[in-house]
Amino acid sequence: MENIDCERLVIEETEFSKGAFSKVYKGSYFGNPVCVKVIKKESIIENDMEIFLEREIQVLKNLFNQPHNCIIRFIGIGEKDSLLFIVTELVNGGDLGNVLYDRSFNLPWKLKIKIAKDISDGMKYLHEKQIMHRDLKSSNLLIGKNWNIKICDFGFAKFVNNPLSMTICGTDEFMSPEVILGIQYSYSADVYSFGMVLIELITRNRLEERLPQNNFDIDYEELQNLIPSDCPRDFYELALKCCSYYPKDRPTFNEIYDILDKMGEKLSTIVESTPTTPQVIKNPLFDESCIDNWFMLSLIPDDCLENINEDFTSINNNNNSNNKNNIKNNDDNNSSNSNTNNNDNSLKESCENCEIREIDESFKKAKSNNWRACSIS
Ligand SMILES: Nc1ncnc2c1ncn2[C@@H]1O[C@H](COP(=O)(O)OP(=O)(O)OP(=O)(O)O)[C@@H](O)[C@H]1O
Repeated sequence: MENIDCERLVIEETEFSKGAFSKVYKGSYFGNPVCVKVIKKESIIENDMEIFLEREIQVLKNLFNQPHNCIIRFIGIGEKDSLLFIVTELVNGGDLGNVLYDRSFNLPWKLKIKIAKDISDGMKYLHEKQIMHRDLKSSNLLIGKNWNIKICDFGFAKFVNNPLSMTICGTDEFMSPEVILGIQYSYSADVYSFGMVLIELITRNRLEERLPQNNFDIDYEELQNLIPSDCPRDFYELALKCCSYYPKDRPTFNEIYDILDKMGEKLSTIVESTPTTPQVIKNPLFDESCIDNWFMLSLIPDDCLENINEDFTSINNNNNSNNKNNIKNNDDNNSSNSNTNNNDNSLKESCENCEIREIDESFKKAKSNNWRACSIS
């Protein structure tokens, strides 16, 4: 399954975040800053999570050829001994959940509407590609440069072919009533979760748990009390519409995007100072210009998913080797950077999705192994 060249992947020793089955590290790949989600294969097998990991990879791979500015960019997957690596672009600003509860950030309405528009833009794109996210929440929305929102975590995402067969998944607080109740659901369940994100964005508060005696509907009185008096009325109404109890009453992401676009235009003449984008993940190893102009070499063989099940079975027989030994540490990073930067043997290469880019020797090697390779601008 390996398609990231692990020799060119360097990760920091300490993770900056943790998921239920993963640790998330800052790293570099061919000298460019990346985020590396490291997953122990054993933990996936023990917890019957193979299907979700497979889907996450499948969805990311599907998005690879046509990346979207509001969706995390996939770089590739790799494997070393008992570990799997999912490598994506590194987004520095932390997640939206953190920013919303950090009162030192003054978030003007214009910015909140821009954030909402970015999320709807990414979700519109996913739905167009028949992908449901199924776990949309503020902690899965990362903040990039200039407050550009990037949707991440495709662990529960699924290509929609039969809504009837959908399982219950997601995060309670953001889940639509029909998902909680185990009723048939479809794309509009993502719209409900988006509505819950909007409520969080507007109120900078969490609603009390929704209760079975209220059919898991929102407590509108509670919500009313949390809405700031200066909230643009159409913004609040949009949030309510997205959280409509019945899926048929919810707008699509196409409609939501258009509404937010108009709202943004209406506010365009208002002068509000936008706070500086948060920098939660510091990048001492890379200067800012590196991130401005970065490009990645993403190496994904066409058959990268074919052997996934075999891999999972064979790992059961593997020895549990020491993870840290398999991962290069930061000391190597500088040399890796300079190797890439000082490489005079670059060549020009292009593919149908990319601009022409300067590519180094390692790329040539990868190409000669028949990997489909493409640079992401
Ligand atoms: N590309 C990235 N850049 C920066 N931070 C990231 C990136 N990807 C993930 N993170 C951080 O790591 C956290 C966990 O990542 P992710 O949600 O993908 O893992 P997970 O194992 O599915 O987690 P969970 O169990 O919370 O769903 C995110 O909430 C985010 O803070």
